[in-house]
Amino acid sequence: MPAHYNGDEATDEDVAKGISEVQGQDFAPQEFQGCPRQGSVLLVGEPMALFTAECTGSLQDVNEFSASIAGAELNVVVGLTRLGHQAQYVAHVGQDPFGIKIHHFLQQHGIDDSALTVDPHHSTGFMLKSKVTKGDPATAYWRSGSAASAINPQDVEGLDLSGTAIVHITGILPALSASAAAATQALMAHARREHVFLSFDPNLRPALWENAETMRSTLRDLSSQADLVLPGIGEGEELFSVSSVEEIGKAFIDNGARYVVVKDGPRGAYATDGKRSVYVPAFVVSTIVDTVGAGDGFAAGLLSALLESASFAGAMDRACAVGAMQTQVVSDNEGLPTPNLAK
Ligand SMILES: O=C(O)C(=O)C[C@H](O)[C@H](O)COP(=O)(O)O
Repeated sequence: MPAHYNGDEATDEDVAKGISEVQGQDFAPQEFQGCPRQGSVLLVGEPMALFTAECTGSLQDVNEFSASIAGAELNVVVGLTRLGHQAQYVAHVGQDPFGIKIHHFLQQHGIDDSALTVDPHHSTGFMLKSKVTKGDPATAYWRSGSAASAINPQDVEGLDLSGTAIVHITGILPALSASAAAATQALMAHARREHVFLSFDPNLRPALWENAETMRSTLRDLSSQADLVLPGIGEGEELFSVSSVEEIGKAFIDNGARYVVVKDGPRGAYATDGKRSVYVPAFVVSTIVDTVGAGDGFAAGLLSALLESASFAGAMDRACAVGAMQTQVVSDNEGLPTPNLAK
């Protein structure tokens, strides 16, 4: 049975429903046509230490874990950097070994660390991830009151966006704390004032929200302010109670977004601007090692290709490829490719 980039095993029915070729009317966002690589991508978020189980079983039963670095926005920064793009990363870490490890990670990956704030009063967050042979691993977070949860509007209001082509925000930042939620709104307002393209990945993390309705209403509001929204099919269902890619695309467009790219599980990805739409099939891989990080890889692949003036079909093709490659490793970001591999 084939496995797909997002880790689900595809049933024969999925394969029959899926397509093998690009379908629909391809289109491109006019912002990036004719002037490739005209700026960097700015991300703000929480970097964490990640402890991945060495063997299968419940997190409470596993005794051995291996340490690495994670964080949705950081994964996208790593992906963009590997693909030859410039990414600005704004984050807070604690004055502790995890914070030092994250700092070293940025340096080793050639990522600008000038906007990394070391907070002596709060600790760096961390997470555990289980090992599975099938499906999505379990995760558990220790990030309440973390250094990154102290991110606030002052961290973003004064940012110089003159060299920024895209601000990419995820739905995780506003879930961290009230000040981080205010920072998310402030960053969106700043990007809009400066006419910077705003990309938003809803990245639902129910465990971090007070309740499901606050999560849904906040993420619908943030999605309405973005130029481009990148929901997974399950996220679209959760936010708008509709289930097909077409209905999800329409719901986000009606809500205010200009472009929507829906990640359609084991089948592929779909883009629409409300008038045109195009569907690209996913890549099939023989074995999935770990699904976590595939969505962030998808975002890095998509944004890098759009910055190089790709159409949505071309950008989603690269995005699916990068997501597929990231499923081939245990780490959340070590599978992210360099340009030669991504072609
Ligand atoms: O920052 C968080 O909240 C995390 O959970 C860190 C995870 O490494 C990524 O966010 C993976 O997310 P996907 O690429 O959607 O699988």
